[in-house]
Amino acid sequence: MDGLNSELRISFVGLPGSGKTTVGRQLARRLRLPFVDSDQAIEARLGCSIREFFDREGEARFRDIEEEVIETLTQDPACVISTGGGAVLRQGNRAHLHGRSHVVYLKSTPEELFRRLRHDVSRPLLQVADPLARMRELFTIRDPLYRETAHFTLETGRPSVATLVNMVVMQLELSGHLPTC
Ligand SMILES: Nc1ncnc2c1ncn2[C@@H]1O[C@H](COP(=O)(O)OP(=O)(O)O)[C@@H](O)[C@H]1O
Ligand SMILES: O=C(O)C1=C[C@@H](OP(=O)(O)O)[C@@H](O)[C@H](O)C1
Ligand SMILES: [Mg+2]
Repeated sequence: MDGLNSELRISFVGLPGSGKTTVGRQLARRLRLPFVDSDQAIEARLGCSIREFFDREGEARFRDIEEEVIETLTQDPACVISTGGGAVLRQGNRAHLHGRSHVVYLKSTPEELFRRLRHDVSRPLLQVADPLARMRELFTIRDPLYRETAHFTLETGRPSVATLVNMVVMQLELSGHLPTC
């Protein structure tokens, strides 16, 4: 796609499993923009998995590093940024994401996300006796923060990844952030 604004940054926020990494990567491919996932940037910096780091150092230390990484990534030239589900917990991250990028909230029900992630062991916050109850709790706390941070929201329960990418492109065109083809 030609004629892109060199400052166009698009970020994804939402609960674990909502598709931030998957949809973000596909959108970047479609727009021929660099793709960065804040969790992958953190793992590269730490030299270990997020789950290992959580076990060793705890969540608060992880959030400090996440904040530093998001502060840097949101100053990159045009790119697509997928954040971790808890990035919106810090006010600084919410301000940087909202002020420096076009933010998409991928919204799903806790039940759908539980279904997607029930066999996944890489998300430390969900390694508990009742992951569905945990997901419901995360939804209650974070949904208002995702809404505050985002410029627009997409419901992700039914649409495929390809459809979601098309919906983001359409929204960027309608809001004047992408030239219409
Ligand atoms: N729209 C969708 N429909 C069906 N499955 C999806 C959709 N989006 C993501 N997934 C699947 O859900 C899982 C979690 O996706 P991921 O991109 O890692 O989420 P996040 O980065 O938000 O935690 C992956 O297995 C992915 O293939
Ligand atoms: O919800 C959270 O607090 C987290 C979500 C994870 O990213 P995903 O949303 O991509 O799973 C990762 O950043 C870390 O495990 C913490
Ligand atoms: Mg992810």
